[in-house]
Amino acid sequence: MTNTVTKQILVLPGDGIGPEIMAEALKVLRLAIDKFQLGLELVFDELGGAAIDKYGVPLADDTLAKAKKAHAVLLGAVGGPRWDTLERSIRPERGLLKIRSELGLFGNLRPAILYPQLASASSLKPEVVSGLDILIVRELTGGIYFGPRETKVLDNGERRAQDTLPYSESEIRRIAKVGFEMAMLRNKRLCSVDKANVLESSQLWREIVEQVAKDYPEVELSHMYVDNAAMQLVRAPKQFDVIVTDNMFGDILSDEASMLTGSIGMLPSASLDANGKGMYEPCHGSAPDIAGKGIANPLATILSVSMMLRYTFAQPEAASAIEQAVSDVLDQNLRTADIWLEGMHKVGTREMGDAVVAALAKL
Ligand SMILES: NC(=O)C1=CN([C@@H]2O[C@H](COP(=O)(O)OP(=O)(O)OC[C@H]3O[C@@H](n4cnc5c(N)ncnc54)[C@H](O)[C@@H]3O)[C@@H](O)[C@H]2O)C=CC1
Ligand SMILES: CC(C)CC(=O)C(=O)O
Ligand SMILES: [Mg+2]
Repeated sequence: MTNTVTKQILVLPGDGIGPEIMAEALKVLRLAIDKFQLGLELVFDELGGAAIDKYGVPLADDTLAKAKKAHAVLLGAVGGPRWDTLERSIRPERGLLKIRSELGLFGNLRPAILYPQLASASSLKPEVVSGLDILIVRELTGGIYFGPRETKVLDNGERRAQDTLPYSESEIRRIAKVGFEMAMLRNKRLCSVDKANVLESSQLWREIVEQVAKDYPEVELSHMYVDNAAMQLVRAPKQFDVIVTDNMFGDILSDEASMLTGSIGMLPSASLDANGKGMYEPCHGSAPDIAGKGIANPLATILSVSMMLRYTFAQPEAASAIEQAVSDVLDQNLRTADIWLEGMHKVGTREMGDAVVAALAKL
């Protein structure tokens, strides 16, 4: 299908391994744009530490305006030790939280899919994880990452810090709906993860999820406390279909789930607003420990490109082709260090990106 209208993607490479993995994802995206005549235009800017260095703030107003104008944002990762000692309000991560919030990207989809070729790279036994395909739906613009916080000095001179975890009914309702809608598209099972035995906000969460469930009688809803969910994810992860949970629980559980797939370098994400506009990024961070070494796994970012083409640009054919190309390079036994096993061919970031491009070109 030929698309004549040009839509914009704002590319924000970020920090650490961000620019390295983005370079590979962009090769794949550019080929997909040509091959499938997608009519997409790339614009570039900075977020996080790179933006602090260039503009003095982690998210410049002009960058935010570009993000609002674009149809989608493609992000590498932000943060790193160089900026860790800055005053908290201008740390790189604040830029990330702000862009998510300002764009209204409350629905974060984090699929944890085990490619069969990586069954032995998972931290769990192959029989426990083979065929794994779960989706974590994480609330992304509320909860403890956005609640009022403060550090104050008590009368005795000791400092006391607090963060708060607020959720309104409407915030819970809209993410619950995303969870149910996703379950309807999959195996119609939704597990809502909370800590309702302790937290007031989780009690409201559970109540609202139950209300929304009435609109989705076909979906089998269950509830699970987050501590048990963390345990069940490594005990028997295939019991889950879709998990819906709050911002911090989803952040933690998705990193845990990533290891079931072999590496956090395999986990893409989509962060969506109510109208399909999205920001796409790997679930991992800027990996300062391996930055600059050319060994980071670019597949999570490449798979995030695929999610972008599927969810924002409604190009399932191009999205599936990228997923197929990733599968093909794994069939060729190419592995970055994080998913490497004896007998496999170890490649760096660039070789992996080039291999995906070659595989996509052949399709
Ligand atoms: N969305 C974002 O931009 C995120 C940013 N961060 C930031 O990233 C920085 C580092 O945070 P960490 O807690 O170390 O988490 P991280 O996800 O950057 O790294 C955790 C571990 O996973 C490895 N890893 C991550 N991505 C990889 C990849 N593509 N290929 C191979 N190995 C990979 C790293 O080498 C490291 O050993 C911090 O400044 C943090 O705030 C953390 C998470 C998300
Ligand atoms: C700044 C953090 C909330 C980023 C993160 O860990 C994530 O979104 O996974
Ligand atoms: Mg995280």
